[in-house]
Amino acid sequence: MQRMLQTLRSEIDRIDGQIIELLARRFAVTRQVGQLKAHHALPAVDAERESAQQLRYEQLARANGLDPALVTGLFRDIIAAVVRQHGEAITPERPGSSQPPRSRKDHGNER
Ligand SMILES: C=C(O[C@@H]1C=C(C(=O)O)C=C[C@H]1O)C(=O)O
Repeated sequence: MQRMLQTLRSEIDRIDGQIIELLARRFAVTRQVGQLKAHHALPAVDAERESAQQLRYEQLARANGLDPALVTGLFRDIIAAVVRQHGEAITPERPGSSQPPRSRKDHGNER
């Protein structure tokens, strides 16, 4: 039983690694969208696009036997982080500060 558990957990770790790699790839692409939007003075949020994505996530969740609420909740958090990053790209300097905004990486180091 211990061996089986170890095998299954190794598989979980491998899948988690893939999910994180894919997430990093998604953020790399959305960063480019953010730069494009900043360059053309477009708003960070596109509510119409997000509504279409929401429907797609629900359909894909059902097609894959997953709870649509779980999947849409995960993407809500991811998209909220993207939009925050876009906001930072559009407003590169914090008011009253000569320092550039800290990257999200720095925030992660706080305790
Ligand atoms: C990436 C974009 O910007 C925002 C982030 C989105 C996302 O992470 O999928 C979707 C819509 C926008 O609110 C975009 O407009 O495509």
